[in-house]
Amino acid sequence: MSTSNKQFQLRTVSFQIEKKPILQDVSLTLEGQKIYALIGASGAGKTTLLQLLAGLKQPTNGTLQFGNQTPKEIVISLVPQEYGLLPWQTARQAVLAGRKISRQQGITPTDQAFVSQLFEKMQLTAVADKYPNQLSGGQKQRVAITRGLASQSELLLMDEPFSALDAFTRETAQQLFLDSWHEAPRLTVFVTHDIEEALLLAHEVIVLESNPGRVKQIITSPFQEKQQLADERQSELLFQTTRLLRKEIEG
Ligand SMILES: Nc1ncnc2c1ncn2[C@@H]1O[C@H](COP(=O)(O)OP(=O)(O)OP(=O)(O)O)[C@@H](O)[C@H]1O
Repeated sequence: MSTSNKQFQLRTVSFQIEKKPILQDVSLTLEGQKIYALIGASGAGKTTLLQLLAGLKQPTNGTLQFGNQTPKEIVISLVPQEYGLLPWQTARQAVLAGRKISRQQGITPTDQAFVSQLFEKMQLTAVADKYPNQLSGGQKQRVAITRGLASQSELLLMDEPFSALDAFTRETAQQLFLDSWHEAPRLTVFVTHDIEEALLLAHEVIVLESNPGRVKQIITSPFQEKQQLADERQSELLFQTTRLLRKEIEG
């Protein structure tokens, strides 16, 4: 896949619903090979901003450009909050469809093997041929994450991707996400309510304030290498930075 250095430029982006400002004057430069976390109070506009990046919503004012293209012109992988699984696709079909959408050619045996490996790592092999109504919430979320990881788009967007997972599964899925990301770095933006998750997974944490949603601050995570999370989870540095960021969000 292409490892793009294109920037995503947002210039004074505002979004209103029935004249109510939801986002106001959001200007951001997102680097092509970084992971960004969007964090902020409930209702601050995180999902709305993700949908603008995905081209699912149009700004009331301002512009969004990825390289010289608009969001609607690029292939994007979106892991939505409600998982976005189609009732007539099995887990495996959904993930293979996600992989195929970003490719010129069809699915090859190598793709099949790659996807089977991902299912194994995500502990989904036993449910690979099941339909969404046969899966638990956590399993659906893991299928949605797996589809995002298997896709080869230039841009990966995820809305609270790990929120429905129990602690152990979440840690496995987070590490798998980082491992996949390192194999093929691409611009990734995810929404989270979890400050530790934001610091551990993202290079930059974008803090949104509410009413209307604006960028309050962008904080560079002290964890830039992001290889093995297990040690960093226990670190004093994580404890301290989490405290600081919490004050920033609440203050
Ligand atoms: N269809 C809609 N009609 C009216 N208001 C809406 C609509 N969709 C979103 N909003 C409002 O826009 C604001 C931002 O919503 P959004 O879902 O983007 O916030 P969020 O930060 O993702 O919240 P959460 O953390 O609770 O998921 C909220 O005040 C919400 O009530």
